[in-house]
Amino acid sequence: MAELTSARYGKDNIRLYKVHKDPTTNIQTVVEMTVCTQLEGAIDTSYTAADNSVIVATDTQKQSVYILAKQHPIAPPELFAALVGQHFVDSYPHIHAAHVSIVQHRWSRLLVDGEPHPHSFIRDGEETREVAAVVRDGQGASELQGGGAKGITLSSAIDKLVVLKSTGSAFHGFHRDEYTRLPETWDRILSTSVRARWGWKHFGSVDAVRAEVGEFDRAWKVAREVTLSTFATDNSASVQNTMYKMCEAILGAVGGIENVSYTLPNRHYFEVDLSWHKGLKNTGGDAEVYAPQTDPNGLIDCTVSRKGLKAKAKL
Ligand SMILES: O=c1[nH]c(=O)c2[nH]c(=O)[nH]c2[nH]1
Repeated sequence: MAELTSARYGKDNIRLYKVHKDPTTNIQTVVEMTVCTQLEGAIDTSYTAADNSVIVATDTQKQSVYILAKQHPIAPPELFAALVGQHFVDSYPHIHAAHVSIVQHRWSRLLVDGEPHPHSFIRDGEETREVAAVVRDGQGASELQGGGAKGITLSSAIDKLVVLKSTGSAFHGFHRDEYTRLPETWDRILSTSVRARWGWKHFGSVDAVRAEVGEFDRAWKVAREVTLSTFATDNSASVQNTMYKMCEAILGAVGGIENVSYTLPNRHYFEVDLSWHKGLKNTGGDAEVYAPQTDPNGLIDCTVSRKGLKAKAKL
């Protein structure tokens, strides 16, 4: 006998752009994002009995996102994601959970002759700002039907922030055995594409999210600045230790955050021995020309939680 044990559906890759035009200054501000919505609830029969009456069409979900974007600010993305999710659980009694994720793309204001331009922007890197929201009405009869505590779970992230330092990074003292070939180093190149994610305390309602609206942009700025300054200034003993310092600093600076996670690929740069050519010196202290590696790469993750929270969550 077969049984439906998990079901969720919606629209992915909803591309959305919104402009704000200030008539007094003629300054325009733009936001571009890609949204994904997925709904859970009493939708089992659409899968098991071809009952389409319970389906809020994925096209309807897309149209709803456009309409809500017209009616409300779409920045910060945390508030917009909460608002979109709340709309779905409020509008449809049989929908008990809405998952909304947003990837905000980078449009930085152009500087022309050193002055910020009123309506021109540059995509200065593929870095994104991301949000994942889950809004529950607390009515789901089971996990399959979107059951769970009423309210809003939010997490925010920075992704694809690519950085490199040409010195100030070491890696020595690591475990050695008969499988170890890597030499110890006191001076190496360190490069990574940062994914940093931070989880917020649980919010009871959209109003509770709105009450802290300034914190979302501040947390994003803090996370970005901590990531960049720690990366640059830490005399890194390892990727592991440097990322832990980043997590600690962000938790210390933003009270509403319960945990911080990093995912850091270690993008290796290999020395090239050129001594075969007329005795050219290009290793150790003489290394200048390196071969950047695409794969394989180290992949180093961690999550750091505020002390006591994990223990409390288990009670
Ligand atoms: O910072 C590092 N951490 C590791 O775990 C590791 N492993 C490795 O080969 N190089 C590095 N570098």
